[in-house]
Amino acid sequence: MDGYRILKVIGEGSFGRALLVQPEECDSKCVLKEIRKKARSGAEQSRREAVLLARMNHPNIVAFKDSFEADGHLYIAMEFCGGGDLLQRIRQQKSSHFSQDVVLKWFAQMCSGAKHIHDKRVLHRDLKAKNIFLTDNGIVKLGDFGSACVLSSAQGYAQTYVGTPYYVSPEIWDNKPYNNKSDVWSLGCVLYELCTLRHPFQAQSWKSLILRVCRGAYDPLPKHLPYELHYLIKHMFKTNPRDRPSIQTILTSHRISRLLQKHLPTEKPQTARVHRWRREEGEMVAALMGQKTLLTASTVESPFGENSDSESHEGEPGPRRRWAAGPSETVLKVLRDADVICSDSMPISELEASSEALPCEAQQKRERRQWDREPPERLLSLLEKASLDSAFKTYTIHRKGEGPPMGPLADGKDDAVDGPEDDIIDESRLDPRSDDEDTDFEEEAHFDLLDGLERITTDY
Ligand SMILES: Nc1ncnc2c1ncn2[C@@H]1O[C@H](COP(=O)(O)OP(=O)(O)OP(=O)(O)O)[C@@H](O)[C@H]1O
Repeated sequence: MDGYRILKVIGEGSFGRALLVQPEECDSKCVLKEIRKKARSGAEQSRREAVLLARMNHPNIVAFKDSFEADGHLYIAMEFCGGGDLLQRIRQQKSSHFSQDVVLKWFAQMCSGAKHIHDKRVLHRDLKAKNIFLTDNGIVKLGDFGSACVLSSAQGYAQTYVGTPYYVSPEIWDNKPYNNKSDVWSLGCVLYELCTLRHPFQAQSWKSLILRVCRGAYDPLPKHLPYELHYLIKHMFKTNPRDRPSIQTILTSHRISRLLQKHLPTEKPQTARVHRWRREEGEMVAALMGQKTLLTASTVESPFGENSDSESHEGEPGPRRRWAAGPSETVLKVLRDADVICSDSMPISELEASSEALPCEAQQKRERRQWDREPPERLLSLLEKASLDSAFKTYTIHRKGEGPPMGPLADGKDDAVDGPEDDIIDESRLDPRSDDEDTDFEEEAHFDLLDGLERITTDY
């Protein structure tokens, strides 16, 4: 590893180490992620991360420095965030809450970074406190792009969804298309954690976790927090993604915007540019990332809203599928006999600590699991055995086959939640408003999770 002096090992990920290094040609230290080339999915994810990071250029995204191969390893050099990750930071608080100003400042910066990604039609797909970093100067940076994907306006379907169960939105559990609003849900989880030092959807079993997520059932924020934060959390946790605001809306026209804007550098409206990738560039990045197919970007009318520049959208698919608010009948039906345990709202420090008490090596070395379709009858018995600690890990969820949309919790029949909009009686859409037009892009594949759950139950 010429050109870098190793200072220390910062940590160990699923596929290799993260090293703090001093580059010979530069004053500032870097993080060097070292990935064993033999770990095939690890190498693939690192490649994706390098390709995407190299094309991001934003103060709230971890800066890419270099990537290379040496001694049977892949290396990605990136900016070092000396303040550690947000999860560590939250745990350090013990029970002392962050000030409102700190929460708003960090959240504004997260949104700013996320907006940059979404403007390029990239979904991060694994936003969580552990993947968000702080610099020594207290600047927030989004990191770990190993799960991200690029959406293009060309036809095509994704094969996977990647995410961490505690932060995964209801549409993923319910096998519905996902889009920019799925990242919004995950950011809502991080915001909630910053406000309360607790996970929003805490549970003592997988069944309970999934049910809570699908119902959007969380304990309200503490009363002392401003109305705007309560209002925002309520919207970010709308179970119907259409009703969630996009990051753009949160930053510009939501009730919270005024409080966030003062924490962001001012940009004059006429110079504020949307840094979108052109279609060709998006396709090129997707190809470099090794995405087998391009993901579909589709909305009812203009998929990219009014700011869609002059990009062409030939080959767009028809109107996208629609959601009903709340958990689908299928989820509720399959879980109706489940032993739903309300958690005692365990603080993050305890919940995560119990996860860490697992055999360390096994936890670190285990490769990301892949989830495939299986008959739904297995779900309940699998969930009986699964350890909830595993819900903090990142999973790859593979799509298999074509066929009708079938949720992981489906009983073999489509529960018709995606029927015509007029058939859906959904009063919550009016409360306070639907954000359908605010969906920039989405993905239409469907995923199943049972195989992953089975692996979990056999691993522990
Ligand atoms: N740019 C960075 N600055 C500071 N610390 C970092 C940076 N990137 C990663 N780390 C830290 O290095 C450690 C290893 O990170 P890495 O991303 O390799 O794996 P991980 O996130 O722990 O696990 P996984 O492989 O499941 O994503 C973590 O503790 C993480 O907080």
